[in-house]
Amino acid sequence: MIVCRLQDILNTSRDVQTETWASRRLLLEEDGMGFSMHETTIFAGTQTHIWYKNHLEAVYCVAGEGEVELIETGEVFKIVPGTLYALNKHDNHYLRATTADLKLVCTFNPPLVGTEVHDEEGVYATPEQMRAAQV
Ligand SMILES: CC(=O)NCC[C@H](N)C(=O)O
Repeated sequence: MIVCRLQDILNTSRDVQTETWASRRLLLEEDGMGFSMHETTIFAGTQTHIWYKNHLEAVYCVAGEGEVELIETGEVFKIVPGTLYALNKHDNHYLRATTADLKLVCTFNPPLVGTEVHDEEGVYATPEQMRAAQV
């Protein structure tokens, strides 16, 4: 069995920080679960462009307030505690935290390999690309 406590991965390679979010990667590909699971904070007052062309992601909000805007349709969905959204169509979107930091639990299929961050299009590299870069 795997037991991972948030405090054990803070300030390690599983604690990935950008200007608009911090992602604590509780489960990664190497853990063998077939998905990765992260505790993610989106900083209040920020907007992040995201387009996971190579992954499916489900996101469950546990605290804060924000919104997702689908770029193709302009639809906007409010995100509050108790909301789940699943990017089942690799949806190109903006994620905004409005009045308070958004606290999210995120799962990815295929699992993230390690230190993925968004490229200029909002995309994470494929697991194969990540593994090749680590060699
Ligand atoms: C909800 C979302 O996609 N936020 C960006 C960070 C990402 N979820 C991650 O934890 O790697």
